[in-house]
Amino acid sequence: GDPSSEKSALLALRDTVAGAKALQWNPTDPTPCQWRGVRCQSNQVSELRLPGVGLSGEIPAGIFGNLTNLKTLSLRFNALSGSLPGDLGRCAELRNLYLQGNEFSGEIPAALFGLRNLVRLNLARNSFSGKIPSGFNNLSRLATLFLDRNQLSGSIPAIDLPLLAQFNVSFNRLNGSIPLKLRTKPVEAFLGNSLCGGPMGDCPNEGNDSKSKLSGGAIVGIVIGSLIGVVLIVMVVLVLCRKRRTRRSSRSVDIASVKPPLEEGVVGVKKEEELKRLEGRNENVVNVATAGNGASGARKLVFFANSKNVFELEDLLRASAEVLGKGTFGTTYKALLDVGDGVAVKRLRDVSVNESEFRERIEGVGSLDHENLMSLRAYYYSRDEKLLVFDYMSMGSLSALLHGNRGGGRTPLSWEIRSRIALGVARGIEYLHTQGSMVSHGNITASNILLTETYNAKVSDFCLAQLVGPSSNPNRIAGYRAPEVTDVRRVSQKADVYSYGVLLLELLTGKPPTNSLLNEDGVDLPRWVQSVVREEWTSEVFALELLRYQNAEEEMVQLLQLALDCAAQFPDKRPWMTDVVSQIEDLAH
Ligand SMILES: Nc1ncnc2c1ncn2[C@@H]1O[C@H](COP(=O)(O)OP(=O)(O)OP(=O)(O)O)[C@@H](O)[C@H]1O
Repeated sequence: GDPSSEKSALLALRDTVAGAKALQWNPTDPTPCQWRGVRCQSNQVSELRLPGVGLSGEIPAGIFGNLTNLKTLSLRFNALSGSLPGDLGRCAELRNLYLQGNEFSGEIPAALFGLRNLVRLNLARNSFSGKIPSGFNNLSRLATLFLDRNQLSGSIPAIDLPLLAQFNVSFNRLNGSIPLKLRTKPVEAFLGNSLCGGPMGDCPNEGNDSKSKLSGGAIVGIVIGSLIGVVLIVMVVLVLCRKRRTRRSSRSVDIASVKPPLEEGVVGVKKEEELKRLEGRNENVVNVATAGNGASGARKLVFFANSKNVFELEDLLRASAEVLGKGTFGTTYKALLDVGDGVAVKRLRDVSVNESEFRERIEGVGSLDHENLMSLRAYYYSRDEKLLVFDYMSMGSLSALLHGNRGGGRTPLSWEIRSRIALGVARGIEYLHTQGSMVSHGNITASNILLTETYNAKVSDFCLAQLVGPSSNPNRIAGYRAPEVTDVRRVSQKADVYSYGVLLLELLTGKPPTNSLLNEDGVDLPRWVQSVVREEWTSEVFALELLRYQNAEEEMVQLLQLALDCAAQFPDKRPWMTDVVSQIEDLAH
């Protein structure tokens, strides 16, 4: 009766069945619970997912009669045939029913219309025939209805479901006019039929009707309305132009004033005193290139072997710069050099280690080289100034892409991109962890995942926690921090795994872990997801933008499970990063 053991029994069942190459329904094992020898009471099973496992033949009667608590049933992409059994109607709790990609035939059974809780129904890619029943109107909670690629005929009934967001009846044998309430759906929803109206163009009769109606006073109305509109637009433009002109004349633009103030950042401040200030403090700075004659006294950046272009500190100081943001370890600027691409310069604050230790650690960081790590290109050290130089990533951080904190115009990340980012980040962290059992990232957050133009993930800000003083402990990373971490400078690899788990949950749910809504109730992202999953609303946790990737739902559920494993309360229960990488690689193929 314990729900968590039921849940794991169910997962075990799923794994057993998923591992099998081909399965037949076994009429002597009438319920799926007895089916593979897993003991669970069928009236407690709430989720049954058997996608693409080679099930074939007709579903015998009596399978669903006892599954009265079933909320999700997925039998998609098997070779099941015949008509749907009537006892499916007994699963009154069913929310999600995925039967696409089988060979089911016959009429859509009336039994479905008793499933008042259905939210998602996918019957696409089968051989259902006959008319589309108007009984769908009974399913008042329905948000997704996919009937495409069947042999349904006749006209579409007047379906009027207020919550229906996804609808598709394409590639059937339907004809006639599309009911009014469905005409707002996109053309793809209706292709491959003989339909008219809405996106499919006017119906022969209706078209003439509307034309003749327009010929009267409507035309006069439209003309007057348009004229008023044009006048209004012209007035607004005039007012805006005048405003702009007055603003321009009242404030002369001074680029320097836009730049960060002197004490905020050395970068981008093109002032002689500032150069001198740094010059005065210059202490035995070595350049890899000039090592040996380091006594030259020049202010040198130390470059690492992987650097694409080498420049002088002066170039950096002369460059125009903008503040990208303030983080745990200091402020990061974008600097545009005269030559080469832009760079990101991190000005470290509160460095607590001495110079030799700093150099030793930073040299270690600079020697790391992996496709999914943000390489450190150069650094600068003096008593008052510690700078780290990275390539500037114009796509910005995962946090900005997910939550759009850089203004509007963002495009939602597709499932494919999200899973690629998940794998890239995992590989980057795994590489770090293989450098030694004591090596950890220490600060995995979505703002520390930067992206290339091709959405290749680069993990940044690693191994810096050990350099800074204990005062740097802002709340912003609170949502990612493992419960056992008390000292941010000592973060274990298993604590990294926790943070990575939270990051995965963020990718899947689209919710930031530092969401004040979540935190108000003292609930963090892992606990929130757990509570939803426990209520068997698994599909409800995913970001809205991911709902259209129906075919990937199984992968999403598995990645969600992995995320929850990573974010386990106790470190011992969490997997190692290498396991995580191979699990995601298995998902992806
Ligand atoms: N190389 C880079 N290219 C482009 N943007 C960057 C780069 N490095 C950092 N940023 C962005 O600059 C901003 C500030 O970064 P910074 O690393 O200083 O703090 P953070 O990542 O926001 O916080 P924390 O250090 O606490 O993790 C962030 O939005 C980050 O995504």
